[in-house]
Amino acid sequence: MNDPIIRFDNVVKRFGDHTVLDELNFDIRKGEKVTIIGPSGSGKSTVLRILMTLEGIEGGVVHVGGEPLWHEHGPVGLVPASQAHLHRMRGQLGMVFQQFNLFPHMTVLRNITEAPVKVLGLGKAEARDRAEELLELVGLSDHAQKYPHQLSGGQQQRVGIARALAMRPNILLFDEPTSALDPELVGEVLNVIGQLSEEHDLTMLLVTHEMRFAREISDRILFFDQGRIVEEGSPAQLFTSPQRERTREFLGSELDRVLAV
Ligand SMILES: Nc1ncnc2c1ncn2[C@@H]1O[C@H](COP(=O)(O)OP(=O)(O)OP(=O)(O)O)[C@@H](O)[C@H]1O
Repeated sequence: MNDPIIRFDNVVKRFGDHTVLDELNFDIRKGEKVTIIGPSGSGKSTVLRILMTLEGIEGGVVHVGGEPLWHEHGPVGLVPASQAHLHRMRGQLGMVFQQFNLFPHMTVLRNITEAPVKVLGLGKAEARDRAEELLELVGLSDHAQKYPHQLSGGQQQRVGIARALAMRPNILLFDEPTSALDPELVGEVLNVIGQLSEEHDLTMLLVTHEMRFAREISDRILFFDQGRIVEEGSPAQLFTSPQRERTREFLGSELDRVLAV
């Protein structure tokens, strides 16, 4: 549990002249479950999108599994990564998106088998066996032949989780996986994520506004504000005795939000 599997080393991310990540540093160890919390616009999703190679960086180095993600080793130091390097590195990570992002014209089963067959070159029968196991894991064995529009949002998101797992990533990223769901469907998705977290050796990095859930499943919480980590610690430390005024303010407003629902 000691090697950092993810390392952000002075990472800078800008959109035009807006600096979203400002020399960001953090490590995540293999097998750790870490949640990023923080106000809207603080750069939480950007961290995940950089790891999924959906957004580039303007400064610093991101390491995944001990190798630079956005760079390669050249003869005299690091050089920008080639597409082949990015493609290879991306295979270590899977992501569950806020809006599920399922293919609407494909059955549930095909949504899960498509990438393993096309990207990993798995045989169709093997991909189907893997998908069926994962559908059982997320409690959707009876829905394999349905299309996404025939499922509830919670069921679609559980397919999204199975689809990410089908690529056998070492690291699973969750970008606000329940925020597009009706409140009564949130629990079933959190249960699946909680079960995964208990039963699998996956490294998990989550962005969520579900504070109670973050508290239950995380080994560590990172509190972000304006592209920097203001405070980090175990859920017990951060939620019961936050050290920084900014953290207390944020947690207070989140509590108000929860009580207002
Ligand atoms: N493609 C983009 N082009 C321009 N600005 C962007 C882009 N993506 C994100 N941003 C800006 O970067 C900042 C950080 O966005 P990000 O989505 O990472 O925040 P967040 O902390 O995840 O917020 P939320 O909780 O609302 O999802 C925001 O100000 C956002 O408007």
